[in-house]
Amino acid sequence: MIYTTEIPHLEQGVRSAVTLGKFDGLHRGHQKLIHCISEKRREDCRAVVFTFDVSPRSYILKVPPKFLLTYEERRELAEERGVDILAECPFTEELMHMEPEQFVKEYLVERLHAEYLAVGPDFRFGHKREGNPQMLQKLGKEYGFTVEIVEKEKDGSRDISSTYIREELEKGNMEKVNGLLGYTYFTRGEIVHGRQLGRTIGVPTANLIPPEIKKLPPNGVYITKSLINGKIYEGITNVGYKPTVRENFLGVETYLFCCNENLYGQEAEVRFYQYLRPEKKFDSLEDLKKQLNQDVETGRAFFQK
Ligand SMILES: Cc1cc2nc3c(=O)[nH]c(=O)nc-3n(C[C@H](O)[C@H](O)[C@H](O)COP(=O)(O)O)c2cc1C
Ligand SMILES: Nc1ncnc2c1ncn2[C@@H]1O[C@H](COP(=O)(O)OP(=O)(O)OP(=O)(O)O)[C@@H](O)[C@H]1O
Repeated sequence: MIYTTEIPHLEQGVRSAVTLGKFDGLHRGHQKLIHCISEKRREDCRAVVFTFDVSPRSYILKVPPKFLLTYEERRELAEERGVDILAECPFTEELMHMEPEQFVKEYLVERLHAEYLAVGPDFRFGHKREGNPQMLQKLGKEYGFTVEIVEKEKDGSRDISSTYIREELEKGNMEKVNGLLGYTYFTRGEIVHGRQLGRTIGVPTANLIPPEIKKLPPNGVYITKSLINGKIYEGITNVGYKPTVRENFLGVETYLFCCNENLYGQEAEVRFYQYLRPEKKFDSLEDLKKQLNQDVETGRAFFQK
């Protein structure tokens, strides 16, 4: 897959099937659109996801951005789903103020040689969000591309959207989040040294510091699986600041049920299955240990089901 932060310019004779939007999370609705464009792939037709990097704008607004997928994760998932080109274009003033027709002509027609577009019915683009799917269909007749308006993938009566998933993630409702995404929510990072107190209470842990940009579920304890070095380990994970020992950074710390290997320096992917309880400040490490033993039992029972 080609990944670019510029508007791609395809060579003469090569066409494209394009989908457009923010695509945070690559949820089931996004996957439906990606399926539509990947079905159009040919020797001379590329499947293109055209998305925007909104971080410059977020920085202007001084809101530190948090996403369901980091840019690297999104690239990987897009590639797995058959995308040929992922264009992450900075959401600049120019792009924000571009008239819809100019966007279609200059970007989709002259640079991407689009022959097919797949968009949801609520897709909006261009200056004041005036561009919509019907306008795309009209312009398609003029410029020689077809537009498929793809029906929304739903959860009951509600459309699946990144906003909906963020709301559920903020509640720690991992079963719902995973159902809407079509994969298990995860975060990744390198396993680093903690204070190594865990082993003194019989609970050695793998600590990782999640990427700044990654949106995490609420601080608390979760049933998880960790992918490390190609192997899957069941376990329980604490997300937070460990108030009992007062850590000063947000960590993702996992007790792996069946693992006594040295994992420092390895990359781990922690997948969240179920929320168990909020993070608590205990009066002593002994009290924490009692609670952890209960959490381990609940976690093991979950996987035995
Ligand atoms: C599953 C799990 C649940 C935890 N729950 C809490 C908690 O509720 N409160 C807390 O202060 N620390 C909690 N911790 C963090 C412990 O305080 C931490 O593992 C221990 O102090 C060892 O830290 P270290 O790896 O930095 O040595 C939890 C850790 C794990 C793995
Ligand atoms: N549930 C869905 N089913 C089908 N297409 C969808 C669905 N959700 C979004 N799309 C389409 O996917 C493209 C990218 O969507 P985008 O990421 O901008 O929307 P979103 O997931 O609704 O995000 P947000 O909640 O931030 O508005 C758009 O064309 C949009 O219409």
